[in-house]
Amino acid sequence: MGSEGSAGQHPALRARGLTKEFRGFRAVDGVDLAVAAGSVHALVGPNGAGKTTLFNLLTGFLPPTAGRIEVAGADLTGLAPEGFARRGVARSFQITSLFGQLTALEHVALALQSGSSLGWQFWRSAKLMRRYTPQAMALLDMVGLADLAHTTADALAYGRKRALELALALALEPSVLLLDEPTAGMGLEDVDRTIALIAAVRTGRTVVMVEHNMSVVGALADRVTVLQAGRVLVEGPYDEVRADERVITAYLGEGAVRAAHS
Ligand SMILES: Nc1ncnc2c1ncn2[C@@H]1O[C@H](COP(=O)(O)OP(=O)(O)OP(=O)(O)O)[C@@H](O)[C@H]1O
Repeated sequence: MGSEGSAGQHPALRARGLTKEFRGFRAVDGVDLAVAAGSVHALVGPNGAGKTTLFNLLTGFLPPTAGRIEVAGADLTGLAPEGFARRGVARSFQITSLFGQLTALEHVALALQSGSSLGWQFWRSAKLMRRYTPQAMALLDMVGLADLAHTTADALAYGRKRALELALALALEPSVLLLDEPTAGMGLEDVDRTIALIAAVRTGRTVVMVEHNMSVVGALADRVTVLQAGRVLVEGPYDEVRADERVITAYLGEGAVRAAHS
């Protein structure tokens, strides 16, 4: 991280003309995005708009066909996910990346010792656990999993697994945290809990989230970028975006206009 002064001059995360083609099809088409440091920025849009592809570009999981990605002013274009993680950009991982037989505590300890959720050293030792247990417990406490520290990932309910994913991302101490549909598939209670959790962990960091649930976006996002057919349709504060005719029309196709009006 740069000093407060130098980082403050730049958006925490910036895309310039970001483009991804799959065999000539532009899933992301010249996207410009500036995420202010300390903000929560939501990426929304109808199915197939390019949200997941953009998310993968912004975390180094896909190389762009064209364009640039900057983190606090540094050009990271072309780096692998590890390079993004080293510059303080982390994403929450999906449940598929959890190891069923490891406890929640072991997961977080491993993430802490690896410095990255990628390329985990696949071993457990008493020494490792002793060294990282206090920090891991603090993270589990933060995401509401302290009581389930010794429960294996397999035995955690869906919402608790998603909380564990978030703890793994937080173990990397990211300055920019990217969340891929953090409330997808959750019941109301877990959605409320996740909103509170994100509101807590945003302190001192920048959050970018892909989210379909407009009430979650409304509760958390300072700014919203609406994508359609790989391009930015509208960008602005939530209240402006939700009332924008172009956005309502973009959602009409999939019958989600009620979400825009509710
Ligand atoms: N690996 C790929 N190869 C070819 N086409 C792809 C690939 N990944 C995505 N696409 C296409 O790019 C477009 C954007 O997909 P993407 O998954 O980014 O959209 P999305 O906004 O995340 O959609 P959803 O809300 O349904 O998850 C879609 O038309 C999709 O079929």
